[in-house]
Amino acid sequence: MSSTATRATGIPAGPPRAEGLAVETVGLTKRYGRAVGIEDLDLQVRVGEVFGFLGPNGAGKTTTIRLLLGLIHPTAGRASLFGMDLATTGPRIRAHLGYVPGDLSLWERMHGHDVLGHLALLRGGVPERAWRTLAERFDLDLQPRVRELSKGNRQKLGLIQALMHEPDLLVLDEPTSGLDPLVQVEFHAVLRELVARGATVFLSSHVLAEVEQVADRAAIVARGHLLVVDDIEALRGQARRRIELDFPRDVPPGLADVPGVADLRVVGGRASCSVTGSLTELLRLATAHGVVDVHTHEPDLEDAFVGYVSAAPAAGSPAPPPAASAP
Ligand SMILES: Nc1ncnc2c1ncn2[C@@H]1O[C@H](COP(=O)(O)OP(=O)(O)OP(=O)(O)O)[C@@H](O)[C@H]1O
Repeated sequence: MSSTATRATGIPAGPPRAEGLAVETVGLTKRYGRAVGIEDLDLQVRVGEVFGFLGPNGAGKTTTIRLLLGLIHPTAGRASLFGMDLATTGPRIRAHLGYVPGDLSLWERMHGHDVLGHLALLRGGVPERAWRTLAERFDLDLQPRVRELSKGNRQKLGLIQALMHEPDLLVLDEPTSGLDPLVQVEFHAVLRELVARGATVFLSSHVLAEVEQVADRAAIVARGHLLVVDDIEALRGQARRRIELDFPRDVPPGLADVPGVADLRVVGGRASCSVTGSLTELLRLATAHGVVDVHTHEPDLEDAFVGYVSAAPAAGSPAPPPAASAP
């Protein structure tokens, strides 16, 4: 590490927090025999952003995370964190990472406070108040043994162990499955504080609403291939949205011919359809025919996601054209 300063946690101050890339992968590939985990992944995550990594089951999300953490080795390509190649400097970077795995396993017979106390020691002496404060914020009773905890409370323990040392890069695999909505709100607040201090968050999920709420940009992956990387707003902009138009009498002809319009349905003076891209052309035509009311439904990432994933190549096919991934 370039700096020798230490934080309140006792962990040496981490990688540079200003400019630069927190994560970079070039041609990163992992095959399990003939099965493709992830293929030729080029990804850049900037320092200080919350980056969503979205994909359906089997897309390659966990494989990518395990590669980034150095838990498995790539078949081809490379990955670096904060400009340091994982193949050569992986262990040195680990102290600056926080990781919440999708399948968290903890010491079942230990009490919550013993688990966190033990992990705090392993992390170089994180002060007790750091993990106790997080437990209070997440409303977690640390007295019971792990085996007595509900799924949601285990998940909280997982989040606390990943957050307590103020990591520079927090890697989350489906982090809020099992958390109640109030705790999710608190968790998102903690994420925002972490990012305000300059940390980076890599949030893998198939829960699109969650990524939409907290991420600045997102990648969509499916069947081992990267499909797109873009701002959340831009991804939404490429989605189809529903629109309803009310006319005083009959619906005028020609609406179905407007570029981007699909699924046109007409009932009396009401037309409803979906539109991809700009609404301008459709609204111009509608206005010319005296439209009296217009209802648009904001697209969410779900629409963009479904569109991209259904267009993804089948497993084993060549990768799609390069995705827009420049930061
Ligand atoms: N250890 C393994 N051995 C063989 N194939 C594997 C192994 N791990 C993952 N795969 C395969 O690699 C592909 C990607 O799996 P991965 O777990 O990375 O996807 P994912 O996006 O995390 O999915 P999920 O959301 O279901 O966890 C899948 O086809 C999976 O079956």
